[in-house]
Amino acid sequence: MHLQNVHARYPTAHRGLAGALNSISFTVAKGEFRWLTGASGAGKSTLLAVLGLSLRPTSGQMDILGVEPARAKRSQLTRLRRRIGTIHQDYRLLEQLTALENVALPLRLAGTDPRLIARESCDILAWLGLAGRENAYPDQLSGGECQRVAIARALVVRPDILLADEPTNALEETESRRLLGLFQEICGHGTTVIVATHNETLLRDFPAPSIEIAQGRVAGGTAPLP
Ligand SMILES: Nc1ncnc2c1ncn2[C@@H]1O[C@H](COP(=O)(O)OP(=O)(O)OP(=O)(O)O)[C@@H](O)[C@H]1O
Repeated sequence: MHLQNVHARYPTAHRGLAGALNSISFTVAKGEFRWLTGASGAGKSTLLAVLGLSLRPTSGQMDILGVEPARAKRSQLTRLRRRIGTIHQDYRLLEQLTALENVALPLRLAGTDPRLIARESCDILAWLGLAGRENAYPDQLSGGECQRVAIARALVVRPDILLADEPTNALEETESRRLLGLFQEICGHGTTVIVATHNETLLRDFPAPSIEIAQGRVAGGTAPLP
């Protein structure tokens, strides 16, 4: 993915206020991992919303998986969105669906063979320690369980890009480490992974290049590891 001078602001922002993102430029190659760091309110979630195609930049150029979203047709954008998995900070599970149905939803939307849907969804839930919780509704799950369902839903489609916003904030330390191990593994299979975090322990224990955001701008970051 490549961003060049991307600006974005929320439609609700008052005229005259500074944009939420200002002149963001960076490149992340296929299969690379990036931490996204920065203080609260810096613009990390906003940047993930832009990368996940839920917030349109007001200006600038963007290339996501070889597609320029600003020039893409609606059908092309729909296909592109399906190649991007997002783990939202607030999980965004559908309350009227069970854990299993939430995870199965993106596979259904992608037209996956129904025989595969249940198996793949159950497998990923089991990997995340949720075997036996498949039929629970979000309001019957703990915060950590909801977070794991949201992780499962993002991963089940085997996305080409994974965007994760504080994906470990409701997880135990062991679970967090296991998840980071999985993220690194899927990078090895070609998925580009971007993870926003404040978790200093994870940043220390899983050294990787980072993009640092401050006040809506790229304020720094570390060079890619050799
Ligand atoms: N839906 C929204 N509508 C309008 N403004 C928003 C919206 N979401 C975030 N903002 C504003 O955009 C700016 C960047 O917020 P953002 O959530 O991207 O920061 P963040 O770095 O992800 O923070 P945190 O670490 O606390 O999640 C802030 O000024 C915030 O108030």
